[in-house]
Amino acid sequence: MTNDKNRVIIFDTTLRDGEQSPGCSMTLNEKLRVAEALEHLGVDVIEAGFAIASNGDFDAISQISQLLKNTSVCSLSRASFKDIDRAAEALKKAVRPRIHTFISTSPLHMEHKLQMTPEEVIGRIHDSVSYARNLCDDVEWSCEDGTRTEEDFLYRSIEVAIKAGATTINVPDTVGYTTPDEYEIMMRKIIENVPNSDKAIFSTHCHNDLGLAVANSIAAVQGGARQVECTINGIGERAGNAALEEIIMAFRTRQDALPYHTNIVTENITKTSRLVSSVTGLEVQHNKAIVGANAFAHESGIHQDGMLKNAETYEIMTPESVGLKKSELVMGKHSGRHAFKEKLKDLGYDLGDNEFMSAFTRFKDLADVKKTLYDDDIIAIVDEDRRDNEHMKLESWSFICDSWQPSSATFGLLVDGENLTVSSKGNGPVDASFKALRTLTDGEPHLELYQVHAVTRGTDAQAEVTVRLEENGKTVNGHGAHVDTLVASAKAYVNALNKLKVKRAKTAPEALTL
Ligand SMILES: CC(=O)SCCNC(=O)CCNC(=O)[C@H](O)C(C)(C)COP(=O)(O)OP(=O)(O)OC[C@H]1O[C@@H](n2cnc3c(N)ncnc32)[C@H](O)[C@@H]1OP(=O)(O)O
Ligand SMILES: CC(C)C(=O)C(=O)O
Ligand SMILES: [Mg+2]
Repeated sequence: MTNDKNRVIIFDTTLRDGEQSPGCSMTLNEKLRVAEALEHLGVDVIEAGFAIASNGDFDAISQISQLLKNTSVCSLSRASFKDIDRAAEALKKAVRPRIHTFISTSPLHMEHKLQMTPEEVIGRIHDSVSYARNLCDDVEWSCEDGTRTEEDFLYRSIEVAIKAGATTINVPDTVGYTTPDEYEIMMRKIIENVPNSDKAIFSTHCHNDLGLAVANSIAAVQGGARQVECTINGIGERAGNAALEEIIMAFRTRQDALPYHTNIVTENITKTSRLVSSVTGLEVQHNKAIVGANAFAHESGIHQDGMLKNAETYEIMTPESVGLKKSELVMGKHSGRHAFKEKLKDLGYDLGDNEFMSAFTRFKDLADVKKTLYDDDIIAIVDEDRRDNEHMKLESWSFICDSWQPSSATFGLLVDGENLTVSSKGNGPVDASFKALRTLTDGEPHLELYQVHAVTRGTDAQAEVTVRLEENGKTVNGHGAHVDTLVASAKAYVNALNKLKVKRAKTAPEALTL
């Protein structure tokens, strides 16, 4: 497939080993969409399924074979003639068909699972590989549980497979048992010791039981493997397979240490990952490398400040390189002034120093009680802050609302620089609040509208309250926002009273009474 000594073939098994993740079965149509996306991503080989497993798998392999123009399409098969026949039949229309046949070589698997002697297994390797090779020029053979196989027997098995016509030799770490050093040495020694090893491409297939799948795959490449088997988002049996996107971005980002290259169009990684996640229903964990929601998101002030000055301070690859538009500066309790200022700029605000500091203080206070701060939360903070530069300002509050006594509300206010306390009972805490606050005015405001809505999502969302007051034909709308709906309601009422005072003053300055 390639003569370049550092070119690594990417064999994607999302549709076969990936689909072996519990609950990840895909429909025919979904498999076709994923196969097309994988071709656009630039993978070299797509393992489309296990033809003998079911009629559905057979149809998927067969239709993917017809659909794809460039990519090799592969079917898995046991070391059995009927499996291989079924695989060959499914791949009939593929431009580049590959039959992948496997058998276990570890003592544990041979004795307990296959219940075959090592000699019987050797005979099966020869028979299955040569049978497959008669049907297809491109034959891959895997020694299942290769990393727990005795060294001499492993070499002998591989020698037999190559002699029988295997063009790719895959040495799977089926149960995710090996370590990077061990696997690299194993790969190197196989290539050095097996006769005719230059006639085949060596391949790695790692599982993630110890979280080492990607590290092991890269180590195997350093040991001489030139095919990597992997899946999108690392899905696969048990803890999954090596994640394609992590291996590829390690190669791209660390060319100095890992001078390997592939055909992958990295800019297509994010959309392929999202497609696989949506068709399998398997959500990608937020802190997953490369494709997790937080992979290019920064919340801490020091990091955000660094990012704003030079993104390379905290990002070793660009979001664009994996197909994302830009990094995200997430506003939260760890954010600092630089990021807050940038966020305000994005939202169209240009605040003076005092106004900025006041909004920042409020933002920090809100972030202490609310997990996620959305843009609307920040807009509400600034608007709220602007409202507070008013003649009457709510400073403190207390509500009683239980089943043993009438509800009551008490407020501390600053009215033109003077501290005042007002209090009232009522039919529920909102009614008590409005009655208490109404004592601050000599006028007769009439409540026309009381409306509450959540600014953002979640039970800790800020409530935004609108209060409409009418007095002598003059109507004002007051607004208030707070994580506590009762406080937001009181703020809205005070804001409406402030506006009413301005309106009264405009028409009859002498009658200004509050
Ligand atoms: C490490 C891996 O990922 S291997 C791939 C695993 N994937 C799958 O198993 C998914 C698809 N599998 C299936 O649909 C089914 O298991 C089938 C169609 C392959 C076989 O189904 P069944 O005939 O009902 O057999 P079952 O799955 O119960 O048992 C597996 C049989 O295959 C044998 N077997 C397992 N691996 C191999 C092999 N590589 N070569 C030959 N025989 C094998 C087992 O010893 C067992 O044989 P037995 O029936 O003589 O005891
Ligand atoms: C069939 C083989 C390649 C496999 O998936 C494994 O050993 O993990
Ligand atoms: Mg596997």
